[in-house]
Amino acid sequence: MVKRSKVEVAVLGAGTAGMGAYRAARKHTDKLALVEASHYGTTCARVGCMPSKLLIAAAEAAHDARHADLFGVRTGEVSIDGSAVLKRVRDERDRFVSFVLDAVEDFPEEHRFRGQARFLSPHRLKVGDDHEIEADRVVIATGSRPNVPGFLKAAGDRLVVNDDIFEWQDLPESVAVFGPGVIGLELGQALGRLGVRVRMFGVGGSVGPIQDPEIRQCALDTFNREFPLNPDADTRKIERTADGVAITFDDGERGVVTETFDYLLAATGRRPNIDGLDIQNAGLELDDRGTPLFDHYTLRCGNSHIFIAGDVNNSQPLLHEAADEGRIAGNNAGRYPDVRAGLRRVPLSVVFTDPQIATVGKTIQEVDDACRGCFAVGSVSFEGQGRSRVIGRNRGLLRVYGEHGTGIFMGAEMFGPAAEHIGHLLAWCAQQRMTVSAMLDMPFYHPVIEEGVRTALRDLNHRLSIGPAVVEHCLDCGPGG
Ligand SMILES: Cc1cc2nc3c(=O)[nH]c(=O)nc-3n(C[C@H](O)[C@H](O)[C@H](O)COP(=O)(O)OP(=O)(O)OC[C@H]3O[C@@H](n4cnc5c(N)ncnc54)[C@H](O)[C@@H]3O)c2cc1C
Ligand SMILES: NC(=O)c1ccc[n+]([C@@H]2O[C@H](COP(=O)([O-])OP(=O)(O)OC[C@H]3O[C@@H](n4cnc5c(N)ncnc54)[C@H](O)[C@@H]3O)[C@@H](O)[C@H]2O)c1
Repeated sequence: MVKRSKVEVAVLGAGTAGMGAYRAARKHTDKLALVEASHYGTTCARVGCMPSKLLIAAAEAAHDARHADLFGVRTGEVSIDGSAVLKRVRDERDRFVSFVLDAVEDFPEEHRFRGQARFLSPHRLKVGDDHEIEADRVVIATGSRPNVPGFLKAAGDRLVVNDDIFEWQDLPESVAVFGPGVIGLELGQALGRLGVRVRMFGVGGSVGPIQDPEIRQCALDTFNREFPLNPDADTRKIERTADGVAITFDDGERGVVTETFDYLLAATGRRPNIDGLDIQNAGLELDDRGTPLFDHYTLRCGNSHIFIAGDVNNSQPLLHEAADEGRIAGNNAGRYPDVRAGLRRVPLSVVFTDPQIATVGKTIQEVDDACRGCFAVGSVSFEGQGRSRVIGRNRGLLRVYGEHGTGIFMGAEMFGPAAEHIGHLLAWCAQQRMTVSAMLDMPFYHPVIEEGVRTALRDLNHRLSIGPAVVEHCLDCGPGG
């Protein structure tokens, strides 16, 4: 017998975006349904941001111990206890997940529905096999999942995705990483630093989210000093053998070679969870990938009563964006039809490799379009930068973009030390639409990595014909500024 419910707002998916949408909608109505098909706990806490950063923290500890020699500090041989590393990852991960589970438990039981949600019509949803919900408004917040190209499936039971790694009881001897995107770089480098033999295979030349060719080359050279990374690999064959996964590929000068790995990690992008929703019944206009067309500021799909937030809308699959979008979509679903534009922030992304990668504001191609070619680039290398050298992290490059005439700071890309922090400073300036000169009016302490940022901004202002040339080793910049 089918159970029926009627609500004002149904939120599909209890991840970061869905929980945010639920909370925002609840300020307007108590007739709510929050539908979850699988586990509570969110992708970020269970298999995403948090366990990956925990693994990276262990890798950094190993790396720092191995490189203490630089400072004359002898640690002896560093050994890695794989099962202890993974136990800490899981213990801490479970703690983060438990906070999410507590939050869900606090939601009234009558609001919580378990089961796969599907559209029967624009206002009717099926949840699992035995429940139907009629909803005045709907927020789709069903997230994304790993997208695994068919040819990788030849790795059979040795094919893994990010979710699987955190369940390992011990570290393997070797992993082939397909996809040098954000997940592949973060997890691949961490595994490498924990003693796993890693090789990365890409297609099309891309490296993480980097769009600036000079930053990309710098990152590629740096990573390749640590592990082999071919961003445009020519993979000939993948085969599950008795020993693991044999991968045959063209390795340039070495010719066509076969290397065997314990596992193949597919980090080849993520796909929105739209396909299980019977979205064709929702009466929405879809793009050529089957995602509903929606407004960036209201998250509303066309002129409908349906909103879409988080990874599922395939626009900016990052945690803070999912949280913002959930809040905006839930608020609008609650207040409908009085739909309002929400605050969208300047783009910011950070990749937790070492060196880290940060992208801020417009990409170099977007700056070129927006300024119709009238822009300049300032840069600094961290090789000789004072503070970076002091702490032995003097690798990488920062490139900052500004508009000719107005002198406005437009965006930046960085591969270098403390990029997670410098990315924030630059994003805050971009959101304030500051000029490069106004940024240079801010205080810079000494000796700090931000002095390198100042050098890049001075270089940019000079190239915009606003400021003087950067003085090499200038005293008032501080040594190595
Ligand atoms: C390994 C990894 C590392 C990451 N690291 C970072 C990071 O450091 N920083 C960062 O900003 N971002 C990071 N991200 C991205 C970030 O995790 C996501 O952007 C964010 O979690 C998306 O939240 P969401 O609410 O859209 O999706 P989710 O949290 O995935 O929630 C979607 C929910 O919908 C449910 N669902 C799916 N289909 C249905 C259905 N038909 N009916 C009902 N429920 C359904 C799912 O079970 C899930 O619970 C990382 C991601 C990964 C995979
Ligand atoms: N630090 C963070 O903020 C963080 C960390 C992890 C994930 N994320 C989010 O999760 C999203 C998904 O991450 P992702 O790394 O899966 O996707 P991605 O889009 O960043 O990278 C996918 C990579 O796989 C490559 N690729 C595609 N097909 C391939 C093939 N057949 N063989 C080899 N390589 C192939 C692509 O060229 C690309 O380099 C990211 O876009 C990001 O938004 C963020």
